[in-house]
Amino acid sequence: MRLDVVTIFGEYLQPLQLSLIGKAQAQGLLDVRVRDLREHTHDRHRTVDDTPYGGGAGLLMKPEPWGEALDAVLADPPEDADPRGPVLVVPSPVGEVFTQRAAVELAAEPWLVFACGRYEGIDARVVEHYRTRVRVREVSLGDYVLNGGEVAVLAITEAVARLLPGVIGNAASLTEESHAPEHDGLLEHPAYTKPASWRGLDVPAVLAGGNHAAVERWRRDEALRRTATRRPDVLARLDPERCDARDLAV
Ligand SMILES: N#Cc1c(-c2ccc3ccn(Cc4cccnc4)c3c2)n[nH]c1N
Repeated sequence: MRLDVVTIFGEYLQPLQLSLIGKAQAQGLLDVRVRDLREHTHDRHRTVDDTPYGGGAGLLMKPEPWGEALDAVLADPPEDADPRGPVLVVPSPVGEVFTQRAAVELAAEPWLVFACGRYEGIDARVVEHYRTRVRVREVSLGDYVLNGGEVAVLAITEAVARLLPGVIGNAASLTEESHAPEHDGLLEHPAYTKPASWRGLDVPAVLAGGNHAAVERWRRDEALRRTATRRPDVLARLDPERCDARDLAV
């Protein structure tokens, strides 16, 4: 997978050189290219922002540098690019909330381009223009306000890259995680390791009993219980077709 990131704060993306994502790049599973938006300015001050039409607090990012930068990215596609081009992912407080389902969808793409805004965001014409050329997804990490898109790119890149074959050593674990489609999107059950007793707290006996059917039942019950108390919105999306009578009794 090729990832292009356009930003004025390239150093924010340094963590992508670490750990599993860094290893995936070394293995050739991921090709991350960070482009400095300021390379696409032509004034002495390398200006990327200006005041908003109609007034209002703060500054907006000018469309011209974005147009030049994104055109340069699109002019250099990877060999395995989709005929429709990349998905342009634009982190934004007004975007669709990013979910595991979106991570799975993006992980199926050979090429993602991220546009990291700063200030009060990017001139709206940039997204409008590129919607006519590529698939655009404006995404939000959640209902709180960050100072820019770089943190979202780190989160989205990690969520997507870990789904790529070969990035996570034990791919089977991906299907047992919270929000995994194979897990009906439920939150994960509580997990325990040795010792069997710690500070007076014991591991649930069923988990050490060797009865795998009982363990699976306990785990499903705990996942349903956790989801019902912490994320009733997720439980509401549970497909009744995938529930048995015991599920509904929890
Ligand atoms: N993803 C995501 C986000 C962002 C986010 C993403 C990109 C930018 C570019 C600028 N700002 C600051 C800003 C401040 C106020 C109004 N509009 C924009 C961004 C915030 N905030 N919260 C999220 N979940």
